[in-house]
Amino acid sequence: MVVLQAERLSKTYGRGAVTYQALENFDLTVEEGEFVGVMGPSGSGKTTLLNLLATIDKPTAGAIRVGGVDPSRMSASELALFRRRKLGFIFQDFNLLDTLTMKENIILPLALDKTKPKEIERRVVELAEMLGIAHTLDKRTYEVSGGQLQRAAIARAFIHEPDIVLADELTGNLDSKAAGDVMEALRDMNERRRATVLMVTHDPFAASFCKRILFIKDGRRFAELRGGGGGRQAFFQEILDMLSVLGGHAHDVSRSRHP
Ligand SMILES: Nc1ncnc2c1ncn2[C@@H]1O[C@H](COP(=O)(O)OP(=O)(O)OP(=O)(O)O)[C@@H](O)[C@H]1O
Repeated sequence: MVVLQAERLSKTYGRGAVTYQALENFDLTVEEGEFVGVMGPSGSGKTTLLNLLATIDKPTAGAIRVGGVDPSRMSASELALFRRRKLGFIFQDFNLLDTLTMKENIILPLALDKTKPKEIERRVVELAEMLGIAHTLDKRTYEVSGGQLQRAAIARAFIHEPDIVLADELTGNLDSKAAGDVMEALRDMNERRRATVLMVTHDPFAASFCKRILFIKDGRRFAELRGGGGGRQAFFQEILDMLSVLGGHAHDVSRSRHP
């Protein structure tokens, strides 16, 4: 089943004589249960694409459908509800509230819906156990590690069972060990719960956990890689090779993590 479809998506910033086409005729289909990465040089249009898919920004041309629904036809209030129910988000800087415990942060997306307390408890315990943060649930955000914070953010992104989770550089603020823990957690969510994930990343190590990677250059699709039978180490090498073909990689690949 197709969860997300983008057709001939284009985005031009500015108007009049000063315009910049950040995305051009971009097609994308994500099936249920896929784990897709988006990579590309700095300025290639990754954030633009993510903002359009997240319905935070509107395309200049083209169409998006999430679960068969076109969000561009919605009113502002319908769109807010759509985003809250159908999408989950994971950010580079975690976006958790310091004043709340880990558990309170995780259940936040359910706070506005009428989910029964017993059901909330069931979901939070199940997710926390899967993500290895059950022992941190009553702690405040400043009492836990970055990797644990990001795993709480993953739990929060999934607790309302969205159609798709969109992640932006989720390992960007983590050391190698924590990045590995977070990516393993996300892979488990994908493999054990058939969760659908699309993540933008500069990090070839993080990308090597994906099943499919789209490479974007100058706002257009450049190439696609699929993780196959060769294992993650081989996929990591394929990603590095593709990035060197792609060129213009602003972030130093030689400094990047290794599997
Ligand atoms: N609001 C804006 N107004 C004008 N130009 C913009 C705007 N936002 C982005 N751009 C331009 O569009 C292009 C694509 O930007 P985008 O942020 O999508 O790239 P990116 O691939 O996410 O880059 P990075 O990896 O550095 O985050 C860039 O050239 C950028 O300068």
